[in-house]
Amino acid sequence: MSFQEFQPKLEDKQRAYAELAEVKELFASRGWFAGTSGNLSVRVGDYNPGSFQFAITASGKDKSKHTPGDYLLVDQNGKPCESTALKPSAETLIHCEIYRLTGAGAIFHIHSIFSNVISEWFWERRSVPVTGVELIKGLGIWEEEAHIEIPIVPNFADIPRIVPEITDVLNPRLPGVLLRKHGIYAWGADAFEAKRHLESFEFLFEYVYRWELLNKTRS
Ligand SMILES: CSC[C@@H](O)[C@@H](O)C(=O)COP(=O)(O)O
Ligand SMILES: [Zn+2]
Repeated sequence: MSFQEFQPKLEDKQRAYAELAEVKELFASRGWFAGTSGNLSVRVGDYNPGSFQFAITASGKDKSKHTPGDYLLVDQNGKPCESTALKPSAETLIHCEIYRLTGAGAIFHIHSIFSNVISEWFWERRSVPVTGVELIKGLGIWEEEAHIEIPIVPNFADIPRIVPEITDVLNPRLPGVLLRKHGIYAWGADAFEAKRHLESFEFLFEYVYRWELLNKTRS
């Protein structure tokens, strides 16, 4: 199919780029994009499991800076929808799979210390357990004393190998997955919700980290 058949409305693309720029600047100010790590995407236009498009950060950019080449539009297979010299994020296939499985509107990925440490601490369990912490509600789970298990998948240098690991563990009730000693992927119906989910996960990782540490001081 030609690029022409994939073109979304210009205003939809511009809105997506503006949303990405806003989130990118905020997350960068929190130190969540160390060493060019992390990637962000926002879906553009309607969702159909076999055909959708999203705006995603270009690979290897300094995400604390704004440049004219920060984003590009790709299709459901991660291929650019327009002629460009930009390369989509190296982890674009992970975004493709999460969109395909969830129909999400936005996906945010960061590398934080807490997500890295906690993913290794609970690696043998393959999930991070959290019970009754108020900010579980930030993930859209409102039951009393809710218990969640945040899945952890192995990290491989070969990104296509990570994709089926995510397919296997993705829980439609829980909008996130940890990559072992790598970082967190969180998603939502739109950029607002994906940001709320990512921030809630980060809070929970820090909570669990500190709680585990504090517990060790009990005699
Ligand atoms: C430079 S370390 C981070 C990368 O290996 C990767 O994990 C990452 O999150 C960013 O890759 P990118 O291709 O810029 O989207
Ligand atoms: Zn990454």
